[in-house]
Amino acid sequence: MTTILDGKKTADALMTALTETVTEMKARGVTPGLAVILVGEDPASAIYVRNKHRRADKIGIRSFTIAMPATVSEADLLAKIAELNDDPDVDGILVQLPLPAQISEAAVLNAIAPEKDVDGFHPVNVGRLWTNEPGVVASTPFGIMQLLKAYQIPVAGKNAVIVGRSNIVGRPLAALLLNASATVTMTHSQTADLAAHTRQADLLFVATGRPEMITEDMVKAGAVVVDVGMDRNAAGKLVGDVNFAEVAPRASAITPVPGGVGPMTIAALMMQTVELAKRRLNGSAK
Ligand SMILES: Nc1nc2c(c(=O)[nH]1)N[C@@H](CN(C=O)c1ccc(C(=O)N[C@@H](CCC(=O)O)C(=O)O)cc1)CN2
Repeated sequence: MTTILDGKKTADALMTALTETVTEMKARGVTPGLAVILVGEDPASAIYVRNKHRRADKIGIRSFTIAMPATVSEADLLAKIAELNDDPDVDGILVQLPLPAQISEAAVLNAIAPEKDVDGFHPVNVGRLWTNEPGVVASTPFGIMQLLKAYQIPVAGKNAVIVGRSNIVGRPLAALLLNASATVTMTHSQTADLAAHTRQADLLFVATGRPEMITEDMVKAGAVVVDVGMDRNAAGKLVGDVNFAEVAPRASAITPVPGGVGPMTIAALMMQTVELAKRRLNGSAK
């Protein structure tokens, strides 16, 4: 029987535990603070940001959005980040991606103070991750690791294959899996004979943005399949990068879309906001 890796249920359980932690922190005078910068009117980004605030409200994190027009200059955006870097009530800062074309994503992400970089995209935190030092990790890969842990899925010694090499998912996930002693293969759009690689996977992670591209013949029997995709198919239905109907019966465990990795991304963000705020309790914040 295939196990459905239920991200919504797992996220809810993690957030219940986190609520207790936040309550204790507040009693000691520290309310975790999360600042989200939303540039432009991308409808999907607006929904993700709203869901982040809903989750934060529910567990007692103080969160707020700074909405900026799509025409904002890079200089104005950087000035806002500098202000938040200096705000002692803000523990975590994130800039919702994607950004409009006139703004350099690298310049913006590098401007966030590494100790407030709750998305883990700053080069200092990326470096810490790849050298297996403590630091903040990108929310989606961190959430995936939490999901595997919740379902007690072993990682050490397993063949992990990642399809997709983005900075948000594929690359940080590779580092986390390596740090957890998996044997990691990264594949991408230029990989020759992709299926030859995916068929070797004990753990298969797919983050390509190509609807239902992973089919039954590309998956080893009994593999654990984690689908990071969120796409619309020709009929307008929300689907992942994995053809769920075909692949699920062949897998030992699989994430659904929606309700798999997505809710874990937001849970991971909350967990890391609280971790950053703990530094304030210990007196080590900037
Ligand atoms: N600064 C960042 N920008 C972006 C990130 C990120 O981690 N940091 N990730 C994505 C968007 N994202 C969070 O920001 C995100 C996307 C989707 C979900 C989610 O819960 N999806 C639901 C389905 C939602 C729907 O019905 O449309 C699910 O999978 O169940 C959460 C977070 C890009 N930008």
